[in-house]
Amino acid sequence: MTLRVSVFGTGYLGATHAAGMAELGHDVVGVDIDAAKVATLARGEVPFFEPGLPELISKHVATGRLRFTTDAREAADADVHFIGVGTPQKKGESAADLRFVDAVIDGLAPLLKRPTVILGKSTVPVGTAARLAARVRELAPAGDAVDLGWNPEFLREGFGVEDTLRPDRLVLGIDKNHPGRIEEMARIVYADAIGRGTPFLVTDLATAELVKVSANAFLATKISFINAIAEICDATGADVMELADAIGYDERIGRKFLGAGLGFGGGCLPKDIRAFMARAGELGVNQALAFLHEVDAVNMRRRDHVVDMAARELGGKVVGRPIAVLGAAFKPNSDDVRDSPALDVAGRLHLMGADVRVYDPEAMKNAAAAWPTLHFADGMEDAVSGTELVIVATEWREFKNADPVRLAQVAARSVVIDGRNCLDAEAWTNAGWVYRGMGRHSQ
Ligand SMILES: NC(=O)c1ccc[n+]([C@@H]2O[C@H](COP(=O)([O-])OP(=O)(O)OC[C@H]3O[C@@H](n4cnc5c(N)ncnc54)[C@H](O)[C@@H]3O)[C@@H](O)[C@H]2O)c1
Ligand SMILES: O=c1ccn([C@@H]2O[C@H](COP(=O)(O)OP(=O)(O)O[C@H]3O[C@H](CO)[C@@H](O)[C@H](O)[C@H]3O)[C@@H](O)[C@H]2O)c(=O)[nH]1
Repeated sequence: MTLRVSVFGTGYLGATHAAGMAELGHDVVGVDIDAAKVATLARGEVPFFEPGLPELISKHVATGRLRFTTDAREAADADVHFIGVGTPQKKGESAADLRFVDAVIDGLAPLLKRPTVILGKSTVPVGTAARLAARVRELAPAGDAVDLGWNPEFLREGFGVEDTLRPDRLVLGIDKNHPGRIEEMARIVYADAIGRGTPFLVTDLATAELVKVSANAFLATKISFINAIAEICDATGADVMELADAIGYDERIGRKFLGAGLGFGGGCLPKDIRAFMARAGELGVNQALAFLHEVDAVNMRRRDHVVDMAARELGGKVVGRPIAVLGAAFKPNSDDVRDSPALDVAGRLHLMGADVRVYDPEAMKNAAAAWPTLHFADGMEDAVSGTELVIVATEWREFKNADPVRLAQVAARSVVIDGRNCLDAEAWTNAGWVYRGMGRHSQ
C-alpha cells in the first residue's frame, strides 16, 4: 500500500530515509530549511557522499515519487511525517541541542488538520518524545487525532541505503495510553522488511528512545574497551590485533567493533554518549553512566597518543616538519568530518607548527571547510612526497592497497604511523618503512 510520506531534515539520515521510502513505493516529500541542499536533491543529486544513494535519489526524482522542498506546507497532507533533523551537541555543553526538532514540531503541527502520524527518527534524550507528543496535540488543529511515535534509526554512514532497505531490526515507541494509529501506519510503511521477518519491536516511548542511545553507548564502550587494552599492549609489548581476534572468537564477545586505533568520531557516537550522560544527570542517576566518562576519555586519549607518537618519531621537533595525514573523514566510505579523529590529529599537528599535508578520497571539501588553513594535497602520492612521517588516519581502501615500495621512493623518510591498524605491517616493513601500529608490538 502506498502512503504519502514526508521526511523533515534531508541530511545523512533524512535524505537516505526519504530515498528508501520512495524505493519501498511510497510517495515522498523531503523538507529542509537549507535551500541549497533542497535544490541539489531536487535535481536528483546528493550533496554528500553516500554509496548507492545518488542512484536511488535520481531514480525516484525522475519518477516523481520523490520531491524536495523548503516549504513545510507542501508536506502537510502526508499520512506519515518523519522527523530526521539534527540533534547536535550544544556548544560548550554535553547535552543535545533539540532546537531543530522543536522547530519542526512548531512549524508542522499547526498545519495538521486531519488525523496524522508523526514518527521521530532523530536521536533524542529520553523524555523528548512524550514532551513533543503533548505539544503537537496542543498546537495541531486536529488535536488528539495527531499521534506521535518514536522510530529510532540505526543506519551506518557508508551503508545507509542497505541499512534503510534491509534494517536488522525496527523499533517503534508509542504512548501506550494514546496508541492511535501509529503501529498500524508503521506496519504499512515497513511492510517490506516486516514481511521478510525483520524483528519489529513495539515499546513505550522512553524505551524506544533509550534503545537508540544504549546501542550507541554499547558500541562506543566496545571500541574504548579495546583501545584501553591497546594501551596495556603498548606498555607490555603485546599485540592488540591478535588479542582482539582471540577474544572475538568467543561468540559472547564477537570480533566486530574491536578495531583498536584512533578511536570513534562522527556525528553520532561522541555526541550521543555525552548527551546520554547529561540526561542521566538531569534524571538524578548520573552514577549509572559514570563509566561513559571513561569511555569518552579513553577515546580522546587515542588522538593525543597519535600526536605524541608523531612528535616522538620526529625527535620532539615538529615545527616546519612535513607530515602526510592520509584520511580526513571520521571513517572510510564517508565524506563526514564531524568530530573526525583524523582531522583532529591533522589539525593539532598543524597548530603545533608542522607542515601537514592532508589527503582524503572523498572528504576534502568538508575538511577544507572545517580547517581552511590546512594544506590539502592532490592525491595520496602528492601528500606523501617529501614527507618525513606518514600517518594513516582513516582506513580507506586506497590507503590499505597503497604500494609501500612506491611510497618509500617519494617520501623523504620512511616512517608510518598506522592509526587504524589497517596496513599490511610486514609488506610495509619489507619495503623499508619503520612501521608503528596502535597497540602492536611495533612500538
Ligand atoms: N548520520 C547518521 O548516520 C545517523 C544515523 C542514525 C541516527 N542519526 C540521527 O539523525 C539525526 C540527523 O542526523 P544527520 O547526520 O542526518 O544530520 P545532518 O546534519 O546531516 O542533517 C540534518 C538536516 O536537518 C535540517 N534541518 C534543520 N532544521 C530543520 C527544520 N526546522 N526543518 C527541516 N530541516 C531542518 C538541516 O538543514 C540538515 O540538512 C540526528 O539526531 C542523528 O543523531 C544519524
Ligand atoms: O572497531 C571499530 C569500529 C568503529 N570505529 C570507529 O567508530 C566510529 C563510528 O563508526 P560507525 O559506528 O561505523 O559509524 P556511524 O555511521 O557513526 O554509525 C553509528 O552511529 C549511527 C548514528 O547514531 C548509528 O545509527 C549506527 O548504528 C552506529 O554504528 C568511526 O570513527 C570508526 O572509525 C573504531 O574505531 N573501531
